[in-house]
Amino acid sequence: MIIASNLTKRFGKLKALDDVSVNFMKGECIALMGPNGSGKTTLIKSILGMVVPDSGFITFNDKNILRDWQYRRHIGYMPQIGRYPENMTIGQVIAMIKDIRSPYNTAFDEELIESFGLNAMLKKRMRTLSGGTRQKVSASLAFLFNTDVLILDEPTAGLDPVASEILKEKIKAQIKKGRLVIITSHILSDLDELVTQVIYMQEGKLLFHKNINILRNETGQQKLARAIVSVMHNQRS
Ligand SMILES: Nc1ncnc2c1ncn2[C@@H]1O[C@H](COP(=O)(O)OP(=O)(O)OP(=O)(O)O)[C@@H](O)[C@H]1O
Repeated sequence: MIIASNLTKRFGKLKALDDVSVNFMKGECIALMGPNGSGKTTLIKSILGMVVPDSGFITFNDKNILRDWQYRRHIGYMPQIGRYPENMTIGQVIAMIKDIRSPYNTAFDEELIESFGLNAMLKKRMRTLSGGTRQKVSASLAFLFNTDVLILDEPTAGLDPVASEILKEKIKAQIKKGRLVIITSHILSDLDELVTQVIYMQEGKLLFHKNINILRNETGQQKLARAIVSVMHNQRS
């Protein structure tokens, strides 16, 4: 569905992506992992067309994304830090994004708006929101358009435990529907019950891309955090 081939992206002397090649297939939930600054967000932004790689290319359903920007209508994106016009209300932001994404996305999924209780806060201005509520708005917008692909950058960061569970159930439901979910998180316990594939990046390079069951069998560890530690330990020794 999404294929990245030999992506390299430099910011000055720093190689944020260093010859990264990776496939993302329908029906998978992929954990994009790695230390701070390893290139995860740069890879996500390259897929979204927000960062243009210096070399390499990305195809979405076999079309090069540089020549066909309309692929973006198939993607719901939750950024690590959502930035919105601060004077607008939650209701206005939701209406604005709906307006921007129509006429392609008209069947709205408002379940998260409802379950996060945002309906009661539609008149609140963005600048007055807590970090967690802002995250709830970002999550609601990402899932609003029933897209085939969901890209979620640190989705549960800052959410309270109840909201975090609501979001995880929502992600599970998307995987059941055969959608592609790409998710970065440093809260590995959140990923344990969700992911089918693990990609690990380090210093801009893709260190490994493994099926979760293979990773668990190879390491003898059921918990993702322990399995990752085990792989990293074996790579060093
Ligand atoms: N616009 C930019 N200009 C300059 N450097 C950048 C830019 N965007 C990213 N970088 C650098 O590229 C490297 C990779 O950043 P990136 O945000 O992709 O990392 P990450 O793996 O998502 O990190 P984190 O886990 O902290 O979110 C970092 O060293 C970062 O400082």
